[in-house]
Amino acid sequence: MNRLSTGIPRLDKKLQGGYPEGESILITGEPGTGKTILGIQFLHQACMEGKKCMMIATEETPEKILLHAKLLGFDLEPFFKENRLSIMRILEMRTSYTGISTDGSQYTGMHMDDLNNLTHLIADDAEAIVVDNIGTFSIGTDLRSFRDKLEELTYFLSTQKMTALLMMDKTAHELTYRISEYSTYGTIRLMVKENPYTGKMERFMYIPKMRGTRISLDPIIYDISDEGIKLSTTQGKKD
Ligand SMILES: Nc1ncnc2c1ncn2[C@@H]1O[C@H](COP(=O)(O)OP(=O)(O)OP(=O)(O)O)[C@@H](O)[C@H]1O
Repeated sequence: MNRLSTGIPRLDKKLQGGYPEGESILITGEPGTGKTILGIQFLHQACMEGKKCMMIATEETPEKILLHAKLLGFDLEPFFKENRLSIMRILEMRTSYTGISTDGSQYTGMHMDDLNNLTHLIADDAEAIVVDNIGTFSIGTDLRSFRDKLEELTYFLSTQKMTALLMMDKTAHELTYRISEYSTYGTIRLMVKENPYTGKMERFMYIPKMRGTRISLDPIIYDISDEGIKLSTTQGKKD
């Protein structure tokens, strides 16, 4: 199985080389757990490897995403300027939307709580995609319909050989969360909780599912610093 680097060496090792190519991986976690940063590192690495990349953002402007990436040492701006990375922000999710493409043009008129419409926004030649945050599309939609549309989206991405990280925060309904875990190829959960060995609040990553990949279910401690996300060598235990 071909894989795309996560942009985080230790995580690549845990995933036998990276995210499975052409598959959709769900990244879940509370706000501030590092979902966007995980996405930035994936896209930066893919851009460095010459892949065409795309980010669809529901919460941040392209300018803020580029700024945050730069502050962490992942300069996406050259790729953005060369049109190897496009960043599209989707606004006004519940009624209609305005999507702003990298050249400044706008898309309007589609009902963006319909996940299907996302496929129309994805560039034909995109190889690495981040959707941050897919939970937004579940608002006002019944669970059955959200699941069907998510499955259609992941099927589309798979047939196009597009590797995608689909971020979902904890504001989504618990069942939406569960359904999404079933409908995607793999799941990575990010959380902050007390480490029982140290008594300190720490960042934990769990990989409960990654089809076609030998994974360990042990919690992985990670940190966010000026260099982005790094995985600890210890696994939830004291040194
Ligand atoms: N240079 C840094 N050093 C340490 N921590 C940092 C640094 N830069 C960012 N962070 C941490 O990363 C967090 C933001 O990460 P990120 O935006 O990826 O989270 P998220 O899960 O996407 O959140 P949301 O759901 O709100 O978008 C900040 O709350 C901060 O704690």
